[in-house]
Amino acid sequence: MPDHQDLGHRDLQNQPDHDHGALSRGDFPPEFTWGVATSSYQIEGATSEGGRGPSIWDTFSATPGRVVDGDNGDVAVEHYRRYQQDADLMAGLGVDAYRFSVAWPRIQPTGSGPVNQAGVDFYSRLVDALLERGITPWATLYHWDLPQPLEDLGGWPSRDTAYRFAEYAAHVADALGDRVKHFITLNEPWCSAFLGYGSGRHAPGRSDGAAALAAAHHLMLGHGLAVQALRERVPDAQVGITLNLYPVTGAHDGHGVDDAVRRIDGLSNRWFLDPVLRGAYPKDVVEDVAHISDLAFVADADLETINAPLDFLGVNYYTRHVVAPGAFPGTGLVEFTDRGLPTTAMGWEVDADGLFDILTRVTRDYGDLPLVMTENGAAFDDEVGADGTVHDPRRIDFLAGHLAAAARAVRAGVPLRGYFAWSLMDNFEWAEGYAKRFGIVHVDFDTQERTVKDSGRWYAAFLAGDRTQY
Ligand SMILES: N=[N+]=NCCCCNC(=O)[C@@H]1[C@H]2[C@H](O)[C@@H](O)[C@H](O)[C@@H](CO)[C@@H]12
Repeated sequence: MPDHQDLGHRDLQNQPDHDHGALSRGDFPPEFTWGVATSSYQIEGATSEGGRGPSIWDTFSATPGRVVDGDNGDVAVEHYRRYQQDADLMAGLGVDAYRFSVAWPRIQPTGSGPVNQAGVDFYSRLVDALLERGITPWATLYHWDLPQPLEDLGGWPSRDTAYRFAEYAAHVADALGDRVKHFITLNEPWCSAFLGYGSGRHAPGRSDGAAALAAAHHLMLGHGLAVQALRERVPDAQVGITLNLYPVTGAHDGHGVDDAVRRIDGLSNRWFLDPVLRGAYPKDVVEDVAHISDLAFVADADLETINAPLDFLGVNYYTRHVVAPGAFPGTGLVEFTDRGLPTTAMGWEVDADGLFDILTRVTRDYGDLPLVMTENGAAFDDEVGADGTVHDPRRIDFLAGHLAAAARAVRAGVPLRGYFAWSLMDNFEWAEGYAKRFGIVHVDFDTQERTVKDSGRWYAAFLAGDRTQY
């Protein structure tokens, strides 16, 4: 297992393995926050309305071959105009909170300069619609839709983008901070940096390892600067960042597996956890990437800025990484393998114990910072039946199993404070387009009709206090 210095945190009691039984909301602390999550580009549509400027995802999805079926977010699920209806859906589910993201290109169409009042007005109306229904708004400032003009000026590999992000955060704080008291600066900087600038699988579609490392740094620098901007303007706000984290396990116990685990745990988890929560890059991973970049972009005070005190860490959990040394020992190449477990429509193995493992690991290694599950969910190929219902038993099993793992983590001493199901409704699933459905509410993408799936009814019953089997 990766060698972490033990920061002497609470001894997390060992818990029995995945036990099956009954689960209810009562297995969590009474003040626990229950919600659903979405993001702007995935649901809003209206990409040319209300003064919105183009984002890198508008450009990327318009590039042939980048997104399945040539799908894009131009229409999405029309949340920009259907937000009242969708707020009613959330109220019907009985959620306490709604995690959405603010589209930077709606607030500043070119990524800098004066705000676009129509964009501010939309999110103000959305926040009021939530508050009217007793739903607490949680706002993510950046969920991947960078204004295209900033990409044209260098994008996240450029330090200036971090400064533009802090200015944008200040505008959002000024506009919504009187009613929004929960902010997430970034969603999954790992994806923004390594999929956007490393593999090119996500917008802006660049494949340049050194640029990806610079992007990761400037995303985290922007996070730290945005925390300062939020604290200055909304002193009573709860501020965090969301990281997609993975437990990493060796495929076997043969030669070289431990180093494969260390490498992937380093690049997937510690490359972001350590700067944000400890104020330093992990030394072993700095060595691993030295052949790609000397990190010359890191300025003296950066890590102190990045290590801004937080009120919570958002954790997105979907699956575990299982790794083995690559075919060429000594090259550092790593193979990702699977164990033949059931998989979701994304091909991700269903592994609820991985949620327990990653939550307890973060608390054990990084201390008692409150954690919030800002995303957890599964894609399955759902269909509306002749009777108008959507039976999605595998998604119910997924959610129940992961909530049971979350309850185990709470019993083990993890300071878990909330859970947001991904996602409220089927939406634009990035490079997969509309082919992958994560919603607990089904959307007919032709008619925009919303149909609460069995999993949505199950979640509503769970939130109402019903006990459920898992
Ligand atoms: N190569 N490769 N990729 C493997 C890693 C991809 C990880 N993707 C996520 O975590 C995204 C997160 C996102 O916030 C949300 O906007 C997405 O809809 C969900 C579902 O996909 C998850």
